[in-house]
This record gives sequence, structure tokens and C-alpha cells, in this order.
Amino acid sequence: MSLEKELAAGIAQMGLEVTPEQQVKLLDYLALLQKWNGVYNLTAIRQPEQMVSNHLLDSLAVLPYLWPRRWLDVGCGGGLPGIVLAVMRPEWSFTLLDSNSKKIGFIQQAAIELDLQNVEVRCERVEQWQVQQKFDGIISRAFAEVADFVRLSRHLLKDDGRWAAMKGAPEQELARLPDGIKVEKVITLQVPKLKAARSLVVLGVEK
Ligand SMILES: C[S@@+](CC[C@H](N)C(=O)[O-])C[C@H]1O[C@@H](n2cnc3c(N)ncnc32)[C@H](O)[C@@H]1O
Repeated sequence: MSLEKELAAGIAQMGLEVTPEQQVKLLDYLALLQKWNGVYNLTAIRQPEQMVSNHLLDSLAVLPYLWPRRWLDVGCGGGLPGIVLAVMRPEWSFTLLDSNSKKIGFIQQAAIELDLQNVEVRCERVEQWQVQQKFDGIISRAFAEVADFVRLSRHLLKDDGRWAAMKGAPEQELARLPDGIKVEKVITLQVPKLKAARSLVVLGVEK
């Protein structure tokens, strides 16, 4: 099956609305990942079909559970999930942050080539980065254990903001949360062609 068909079939299976233009942009992003992976070491997955499920569909799967409007993707690596989310939600803003300057250089270039006006990139260690305007949502995938994710980024979240942690089976990690952090929801996700367990954990600060 072509990558176009793989993507369209996965989207249909998840019941998501993705315009043809957005599908083209997602595949353009995949092509950039493939092209530059050898230089920047962006992903361990090298098979394009596997990239569709492990990267595009996995990132798309969380979309129905996110909220407006100012997002931070911590430890975004080659741009996941941030680039996919930015393609899908042009009216929201996405700051993609990673401490690796090569990866951030790639994302900066990808955002220009994909004409993503709603993407900003930052090369920082999250725990050291300070902002004036905090975020409504902070997301991460494959960045750190949930406890470390919230501890390292708490200073960047608005008082009424929430974290979204993309995880496999999160139960053990959730037993180790810092005081004052509550789990709002654990959503089990079905990602087409992905055998592994996937979930989205939404967390907030206890009032
Ligand atoms: C395993 S990669 C995950 C990349 C991407 N989120 C994905 O799912 O493909 C973890 C990323 O976190 C970044 N990272 C690790 N510690 C960090 C820190 N303290 N601040 C910012 N980025 C960090 C690394 O440079 C790396 O790119």
C-alpha cells in the first residue's frame, strides 16, 4: 500500500477529520524526516510505513483529547507530536522545545518548508527555560517518566493549564507522581497498525 493510502486508511479507522491538504503536509513532513534522519538522527524507525503508524497516526490519535490554545511540546526531538499537531490545528500555537540543537535546527527548517506559521522552536533544557506567557497545555512523547515531566515543566504551565503525557501503559509511573499533581484522565488509545499499548494521561495541579 502507498504511504498516502496507509495514512488515509489509519485516519479513517480512527474516525478523524483530516483535509487532503493536511494529509499532504503530514506526508511532506515524513519525507523530511526520512531525508534528514541520517544526518540528525531524528528517529530509530526507518521504514516509511512504520513511520506512518508510529509517528503520524500515534500523534494524530491524541488530537480529539487536546484543548485550545497555547501548547508546549517538551523534548520534541524530530518534531513529534508537535509538528503533526501544528498541521492539524493551525489556529492554536505550538512551541517545540528540545535541548538538542541539531534536532531544533531540523524542526526550524521543517516548519519553514511546511509553511507552519503557528510553530516556534526553542533550544533549551526545559527545567532552565523561563517564560513570561505560560502554556494552556504541555505535551510530551518519549521524553521522561511522568513524574519528571511534570516536575521539570511545572513552572511553564498556567494555573489552570494541564499536561498531556503520551505513554504506553502508565500505571506504575502514575504511582510515583509528586505531591500536588492529580491525574484527570487516562485515555486508552487505539493506533492502527501499532501493536504496543498507547495512552494519553491528562494531569493537572491540585487546587
Ligand atoms: C526519545 S526523544 C523523543 C523525541 C520525540 N518526542 C518523539 O517522540 O519522537 C527525547 C528528547 O528529549 C530531549 N531532552 C532530554 N532531556 C531534555 C531536557 N531536559 N530539556 C529539553 N529536552 C530534553 C532529547 O534531546 C530528545 O530529543
